[in-house]
Amino acid sequence: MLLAVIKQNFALFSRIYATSISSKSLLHPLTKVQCRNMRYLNQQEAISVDEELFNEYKFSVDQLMELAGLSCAHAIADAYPPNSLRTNKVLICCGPGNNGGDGLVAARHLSLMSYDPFVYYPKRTDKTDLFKNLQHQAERMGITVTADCPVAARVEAEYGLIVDALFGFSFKPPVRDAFKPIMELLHGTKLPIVSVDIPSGWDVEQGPQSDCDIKPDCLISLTAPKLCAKHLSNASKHYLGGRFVPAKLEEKYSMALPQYNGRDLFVRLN
Ligand SMILES: [K+]
Repeated sequence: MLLAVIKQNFALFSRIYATSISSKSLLHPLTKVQCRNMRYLNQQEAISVDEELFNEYKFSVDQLMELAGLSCAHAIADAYPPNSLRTNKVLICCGPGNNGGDGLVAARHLSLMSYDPFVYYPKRTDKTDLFKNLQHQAERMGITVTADCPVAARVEAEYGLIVDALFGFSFKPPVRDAFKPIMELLHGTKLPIVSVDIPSGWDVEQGPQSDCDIKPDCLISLTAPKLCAKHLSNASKHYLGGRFVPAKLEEKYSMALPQYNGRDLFVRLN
């Protein structure tokens, strides 16, 4: 009798477990999205899309930056769950433009998701309150923001992941002197690098310029991938984030973006 009850409960448990596994994989498919017609934008198209979002659709920079940075944090959590890293300490390198702003936003969201971010932000923008506020918010949430270039040996010893939010689609090579030390650190590191929108130092259309250019382990393209993403190694992970493109704008630029799943903020492309 006792044996029969145990057998019955075991069968019931197995069915519930199997159902929960399959419904989880329905909600979060691990498959990568194949998107044969997706277009990779050139630099001018990326700039024009950006201008249309602000001027025609009247989005504010803050709005889109928050969504872009949030999608980066979610894609990072998908690609590198905290327990898969040697340590949950993440070095986030932020540049002087909006790509750096995405990095500051991502730092804040990562800190809410069991990561321990540390921000290197050498050239701060005082043009608007936006960047002052992003820095203030990060610091008030206990995140260190420093202008001092981190020491390579300490980064290797203390961190698990590096986020490259130095330059995005407005970058024109070559890298100016002020950023050479951090670019050398990124080139020499053995830690995985996640690049936001463009691997910093790469030409936005032509990709890497020399053997000294960084080799990201993961790229998170925002809005739509730019041409340089075609030069990623096959081993690199590739995500698309920035789920805010109005259908008419997508159509105008023939972007043919992949379908986002349910409520997801990112799509894994490779
Ligand atoms: K970048």
